[in-house]
Amino acid sequence: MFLIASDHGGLPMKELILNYLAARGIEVRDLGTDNGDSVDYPDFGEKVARAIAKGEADKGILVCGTGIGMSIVANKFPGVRAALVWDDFTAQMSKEHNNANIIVLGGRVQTPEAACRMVGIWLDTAFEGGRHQQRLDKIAQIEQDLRAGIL
Ligand SMILES: O=C(CO)[C@H](O)[C@H](O)[C@H](O)COP(=O)(O)O
Repeated sequence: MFLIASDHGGLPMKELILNYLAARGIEVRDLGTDNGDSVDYPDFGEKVARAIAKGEADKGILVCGTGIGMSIVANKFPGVRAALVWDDFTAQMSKEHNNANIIVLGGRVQTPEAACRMVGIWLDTAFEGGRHQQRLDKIAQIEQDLRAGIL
């Protein structure tokens, strides 16, 4: 399953991304927010990241004002690799090298055109594996150690 969520700061951009995905025939489940009222980004970042950590979804998009808050929240969850991207190159690398399962965007930072392009690049790029998998394995090991209380 493919999920998307935003706070009020990311809502206008999320709506444009939803249109972009619909035009490409890509199904995505929107977990809110759905109006412009002020909300707290952890509540929405958590929904997407938790579903991925639990294996209920395989990828997601998060949008807040800068993308920073959503990134901080999402990366608390084991198995989540949330990448805050800011141009085409970082969008490509976020998949090719980091196999990011969440792309994070700043609704008050990027233009909607650039954001949709970055989402497209992230979706269309393949993970390269090899030495990059070795690095992801090390991240997974850190998560395991932390879960076991090893600091
Ligand atoms: O950008 C953010 C911080 O990382 C958040 O996503 C919020 O969008 C932002 O902080 C909201 O600010 P507001 O003044 O409450 O609209």
